[in-house]
Amino acid sequence: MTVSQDYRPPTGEYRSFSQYKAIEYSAYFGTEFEGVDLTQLTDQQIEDLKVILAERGVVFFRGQDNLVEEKHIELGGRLGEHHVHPSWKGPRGPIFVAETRQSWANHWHSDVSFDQETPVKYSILKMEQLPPAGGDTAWASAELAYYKLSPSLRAYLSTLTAEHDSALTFGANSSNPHTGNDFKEEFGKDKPRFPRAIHPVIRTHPITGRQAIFVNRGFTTRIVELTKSESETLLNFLYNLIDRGQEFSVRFRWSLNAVAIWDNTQTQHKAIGDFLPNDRKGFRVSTKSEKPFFDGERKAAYPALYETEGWQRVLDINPY
Ligand SMILES: O=C(O)CCC(=O)C(=O)O
Ligand SMILES: [Fe+2]
Repeated sequence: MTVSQDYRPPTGEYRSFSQYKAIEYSAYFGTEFEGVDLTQLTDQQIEDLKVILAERGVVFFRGQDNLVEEKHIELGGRLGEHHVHPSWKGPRGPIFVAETRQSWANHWHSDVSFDQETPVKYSILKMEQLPPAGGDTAWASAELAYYKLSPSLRAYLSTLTAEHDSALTFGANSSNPHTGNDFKEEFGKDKPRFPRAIHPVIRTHPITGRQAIFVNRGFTTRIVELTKSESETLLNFLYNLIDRGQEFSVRFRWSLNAVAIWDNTQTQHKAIGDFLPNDRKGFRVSTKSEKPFFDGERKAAYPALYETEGWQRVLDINPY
């Protein structure tokens, strides 16, 4: 897989989204657009959205009352080929119910990273039931996290691969919130075991050519080339890097029918489980990505925001 050669970063200028008011959630990551109706995007806006997602990681749109189930599915289909969650065999096609009374989304993760060929690329999550308080979702840039590391460690990490196993999150005690069935049974029905995959530890973004950490606490079990103890130590080091990265993470306070769209190539996210015992319910449509790959040769045509002097100064005051 080669990366796209015609990439031009929006660097704050949001192409066909420039007509909308943009609220930056942090300097380097996460943007909310006001006044967009996601059912009315032009083909140009769909293409630009992919580039904006490559650059900003996650984008938010409030008040998407028009994005009813069928439009939600249609929007997914415009961004890519639908990815159907392997545990999901229900009647709602590619809609995945992301209801988080359970603990399955409470660890940082990249969606369905345990899929060997086509993990999730874009996820479109719409929140349709809110708790009276709490229930935010957090996103972090696994790309900015990567660029906090020393060049030596980056180079070493790029030689490694890791195993991702759905059993880690969907194992013994997790039940599918929609069907109430045990995930283990659902995965087990026609599969010999929970799905798992081996992917490069550092993943290249096909649009920007930039690198990101592609191991996550939710699904990654081990680094293949290392001993158990080395693997645990290095994985924990990387998980803690993501955990402590307030300078490259954002937190979204949901409102009814708000929508978040994110690019799972270079971001991770987690539900913040502070709203129990109340309910919260969201629906997610996702698309398939390319098979994760590492390409160390590609240099981005234009510097990203984090390659600027500003990001260097952010690094100086946020060492890891
Ligand atoms: O419920 C949330 O806040 C996040 C759920 C989630 O991880 C997902 O929809 O992919
Ligand atoms: Fe998720």
